[in-house]
Amino acid sequence: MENVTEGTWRSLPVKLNEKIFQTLDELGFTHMTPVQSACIPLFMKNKDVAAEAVTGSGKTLAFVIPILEILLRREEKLKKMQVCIYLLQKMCFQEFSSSSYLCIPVQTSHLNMT
Ligand SMILES: Nc1ncnc2c1ncn2[C@@H]1O[C@H](COP(=O)(O)OP(=O)(O)OP(=O)(O)O)[C@@H](O)[C@H]1O
Repeated sequence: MENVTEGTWRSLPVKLNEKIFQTLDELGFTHMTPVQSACIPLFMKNKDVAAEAVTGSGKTLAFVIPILEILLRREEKLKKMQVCIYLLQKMCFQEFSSSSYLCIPVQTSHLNMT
Protein backbone atom coordinates (compact mmCIF):
# COMPACT_ATOMS: atom_id res chain seq x y z
CA MET A 1 0.00 0.00 0.00
CA GLU A 2 1.19 3.54 -0.72
CA ASN A 3 1.32 6.14 2.04
CA VAL A 4 2.40 3.68 4.68
CA THR A 5 4.76 6.16 6.21
CA GLU A 6 3.67 6.83 9.72
CA GLY A 7 5.91 4.69 11.83
CA THR A 8 5.84 1.08 12.85
CA TRP A 9 3.03 -0.40 14.94
CA ARG A 10 5.46 -0.78 17.82
CA SER A 11 6.10 2.96 17.78
CA LEU A 12 2.55 3.65 18.93
CA PRO A 13 2.33 5.28 22.37
CA VAL A 14 0.09 2.38 23.43
CA LYS A 15 1.46 -1.14 23.27
CA LEU A 16 -0.74 -3.53 21.33
CA ASN A 17 -1.26 -7.18 22.19
CA GLU A 18 1.47 -9.48 20.85
CA LYS A 19 -1.12 -11.45 18.86
CA ILE A 20 -2.04 -8.29 16.97
CA PHE A 21 1.62 -7.51 16.26
CA GLN A 22 2.16 -11.09 15.13
CA THR A 23 -0.79 -11.00 12.72
CA LEU A 24 0.23 -7.63 11.30
CA ASP A 25 3.69 -9.10 10.70
CA GLU A 26 2.11 -12.06 8.92
CA LEU A 27 0.11 -9.67 6.76
CA GLY A 28 3.32 -7.83 5.91
CA PHE A 29 1.95 -4.60 7.35
CA THR A 30 5.14 -3.18 8.83
CA HIS A 31 4.05 0.46 9.09
CA MET A 32 0.86 2.32 9.87
CA THR A 33 -0.94 4.56 7.47
CA PRO A 34 -1.47 8.19 8.52
CA VAL A 35 -5.11 7.62 9.50
CA GLN A 36 -4.10 4.63 11.62
CA SER A 37 -1.33 6.46 13.48
CA ALA A 38 -3.65 9.39 14.08
CA CYS A 39 -6.70 7.43 15.23
CA ILE A 40 -5.42 4.44 17.19
CA PRO A 41 -3.90 6.41 20.12
CA LEU A 42 -7.12 8.43 20.42
CA PHE A 43 -9.34 5.34 20.43
CA MET A 44 -7.08 3.79 23.06
CA LYS A 45 -7.75 6.83 25.26
CA ASN A 46 -11.49 6.18 24.84
CA LYS A 47 -11.98 9.29 22.72
CA ASP A 48 -14.75 9.58 20.19
CA VAL A 49 -13.09 9.78 16.79
CA ALA A 50 -14.41 10.96 13.44
CA ALA A 51 -11.88 10.53 10.65
CA GLU A 52 -12.05 11.41 6.99
CA ALA A 53 -9.54 9.85 4.62
CA VAL A 54 -9.53 8.62 1.06
CA THR A 55 -10.68 5.19 0.02
CA GLY A 56 -8.03 2.58 0.64
CA SER A 57 -6.19 4.63 3.24
CA GLY A 58 -6.56 2.03 5.98
CA LYS A 59 -9.55 3.38 7.89
CA THR A 60 -10.91 -0.08 8.64
CA LEU A 61 -7.90 -1.23 10.65
CA ALA A 62 -7.75 2.21 12.27
CA PHE A 63 -10.84 1.26 14.26
CA VAL A 64 -10.75 -2.56 14.17
CA ILE A 65 -7.36 -2.75 15.88
CA PRO A 66 -8.43 -0.57 18.85
CA ILE A 67 -11.65 -2.59 19.22
CA LEU A 68 -9.70 -5.85 19.35
CA GLU A 69 -7.09 -4.39 21.68
CA ILE A 70 -9.70 -3.04 24.09
CA LEU A 71 -11.54 -6.36 24.09
CA LEU A 72 -8.33 -8.28 24.68
CA ARG A 73 -7.61 -6.14 27.72
CA ARG A 74 -10.94 -6.93 29.34
CA GLU A 75 -10.93 -9.51 32.04
CA GLU A 76 -14.39 -10.71 31.18
CA LYS A 77 -13.79 -11.31 27.51
CA LEU A 78 -16.08 -14.06 26.56
CA LYS A 79 -19.59 -13.32 25.37
CA LYS A 80 -19.22 -9.64 24.51
CA MET A 81 -16.08 -10.32 22.55
CA GLN A 82 -17.72 -13.18 20.73
CA VAL A 83 -20.56 -10.92 19.64
CA CYS A 84 -18.22 -8.11 18.57
CA ILE A 85 -15.99 -10.40 16.54
CA TYR A 86 -19.02 -11.97 14.91
CA LEU A 87 -20.19 -8.48 13.90
CA LEU A 88 -16.73 -7.55 12.64
CA GLN A 89 -16.60 -10.68 10.56
CA LYS A 90 -20.01 -9.94 9.11
CA MET A 91 -18.85 -6.42 8.25
CA CYS A 92 -15.94 -7.97 6.40
CA PHE A 93 -18.19 -10.47 4.70
CA GLN A 94 -17.87 -9.14 1.17
CA GLU A 95 -14.12 -9.51 1.00
CA PHE A 96 -11.90 -11.57 3.22
CA SER A 97 -10.02 -8.54 4.34
CA SER A 98 -7.16 -7.99 6.74
CA SER A 99 -9.71 -7.21 9.45
CA SER A 100 -11.23 -10.65 9.44
CA TYR A 101 -7.78 -12.19 9.12
CA LEU A 102 -6.76 -10.23 12.18
CA CYS A 103 -9.74 -11.56 14.12
CA ILE A 104 -8.83 -15.21 13.62
CA PRO A 105 -5.89 -15.58 16.03
CA VAL A 106 -7.65 -13.40 18.55
CA GLN A 107 -10.84 -15.37 18.48
CA THR A 108 -9.29 -18.82 18.48
CA SER A 109 -7.06 -18.06 21.41
CA HIS A 110 -9.66 -16.41 23.60
CA LEU A 111 -13.01 -17.78 22.63
CA ASN A 112 -14.92 -20.94 22.45
CA MET A 113 -16.81 -20.30 19.23
CA THR A 114 -18.97 -23.43 19.36
N1 LIG B 1 -0.86 -0.42 7.57
C1 LIG B 1 -1.11 -1.04 6.45
N2 LIG B 1 -0.12 -1.50 5.67
C2 LIG B 1 -0.36 -2.15 4.50
N3 LIG B 1 -1.61 -2.38 4.02
C3 LIG B 1 -2.65 -1.93 4.75
C4 LIG B 1 -2.46 -1.25 6.00
N4 LIG B 1 -3.69 -0.94 6.49
C5 LIG B 1 -4.59 -1.41 5.62
N5 LIG B 1 -3.98 -2.01 4.58
C6 LIG B 1 -4.61 -2.64 3.41
O1 LIG B 1 -4.94 -1.59 2.51
C7 LIG B 1 -6.16 -1.89 1.85
C8 LIG B 1 -7.15 -0.74 2.05
O2 LIG B 1 -7.46 -0.63 3.43
P1 LIG B 1 -8.96 -0.33 3.93
O3 LIG B 1 -9.94 -1.15 3.17
O4 LIG B 1 -8.94 -0.43 5.41
O5 LIG B 1 -9.11 1.17 3.52
P2 LIG B 1 -10.36 2.09 3.84
O6 LIG B 1 -9.79 3.45 4.05
O7 LIG B 1 -11.18 1.50 4.94
O8 LIG B 1 -11.13 2.01 2.46
P3 LIG B 1 -12.68 2.34 2.17
O9 LIG B 1 -12.83 3.83 2.28
O10 LIG B 1 -12.84 1.84 0.76
O11 LIG B 1 -13.50 1.57 3.16
C9 LIG B 1 -6.66 -3.21 2.42
O12 LIG B 1 -6.28 -4.26 1.56
C10 LIG B 1 -5.92 -3.32 3.74
O13 LIG B 1 -5.74 -4.67 4.13
